[in-house]
Amino acid sequence: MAPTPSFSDSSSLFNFVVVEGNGVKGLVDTGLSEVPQQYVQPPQERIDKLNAILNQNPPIDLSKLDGPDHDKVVEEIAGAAQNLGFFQVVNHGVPVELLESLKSAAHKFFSQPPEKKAIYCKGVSPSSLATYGTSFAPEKEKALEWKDYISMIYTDDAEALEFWPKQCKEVALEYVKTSTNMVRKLIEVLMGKLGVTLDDEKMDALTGYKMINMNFYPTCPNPELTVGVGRHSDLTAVTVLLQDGIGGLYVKVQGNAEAEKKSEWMEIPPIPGALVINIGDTMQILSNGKYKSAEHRVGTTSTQSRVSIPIFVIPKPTEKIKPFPQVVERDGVALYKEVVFEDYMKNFFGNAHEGKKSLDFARII
Ligand SMILES: O=C(O)CCC(=O)C(=O)O
Ligand SMILES: [Fe+2]
Repeated sequence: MAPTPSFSDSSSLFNFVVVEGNGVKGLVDTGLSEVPQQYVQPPQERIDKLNAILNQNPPIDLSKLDGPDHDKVVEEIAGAAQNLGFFQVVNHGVPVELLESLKSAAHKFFSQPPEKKAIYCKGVSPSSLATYGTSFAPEKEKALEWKDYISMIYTDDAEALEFWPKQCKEVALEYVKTSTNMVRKLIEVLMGKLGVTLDDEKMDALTGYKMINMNFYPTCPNPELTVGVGRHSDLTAVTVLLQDGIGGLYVKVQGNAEAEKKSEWMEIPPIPGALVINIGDTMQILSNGKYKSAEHRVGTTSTQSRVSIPIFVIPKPTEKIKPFPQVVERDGVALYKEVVFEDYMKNFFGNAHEGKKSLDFARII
């Protein structure tokens, strides 16, 4: 175990964790028994695990899209996208053994000594296609997130194999490839319910860019005070998420002012072999608000470190995104303006997580 560093002031802790790339994992490995002040969330951001409701919706069987239950499955997918913005899927085309290999690869990457991971830190990483870091926007956050990550951008196979870390590149590439067909089907179903047909070129423009993250949430001595990820929506069209068996992912169930129903948090329980799908801001914009990006967050635990592996499916950076004209015509009003996706992305990554505030960047009304 590394000698316990003395963090005489908050900047020395920040340096150790963020700048030197030791991450939260490095901090935990010093043997600390209490979380440092920088990780203590304000009371309103802490997760009330005992009062969360448990999502009991069965996973959607995607193989049934090709059989007599097609219409029913389409309704299930579109219904979930309009309401919760979250659902789970099975028979998704990603081999179940690959899911296991992905989780092992994530543990393998993060169990390396800090200096091996720090070579991928922003600013020093040999390529912008692989970035290691901790928390979401450490320079901007009031309280840091209890999470380290490696983020890999997919451009093509050759670049993935050249620049992604060797501990995880092959499985991560296989994950991207084996999930592509499912992503395409899901987008087609969602578009179909909007009355929109995408040709191959438009489909590629809206979903052609992918970012695969491996998130690592070390054990935490004070889970009640911290978050793994704070409240946010993803910037994606859709996100495909593999979570391990530990749990801790919560999604916000919108309240209803008329029925005086308050917003609540619902836990998305791990289901072996399933993948979690969530709707992101891009889909909310394209659909003029019919589909809702899901506000979600992640807790921490004191017993086991957790990994999760999302694929963020996003438009090409140069693509202009706005609500589909057919939908606006029907709705009579556009809720979002046209934005170049790269600008949306810069705004998203340039600010701390703050619920669904990211959507304000494109909001008209
Ligand atoms: O760890 C999880 O379950 C979710 C992570 C997440 O929301 C994200 O990386 O955007
Ligand atoms: Fe997320």
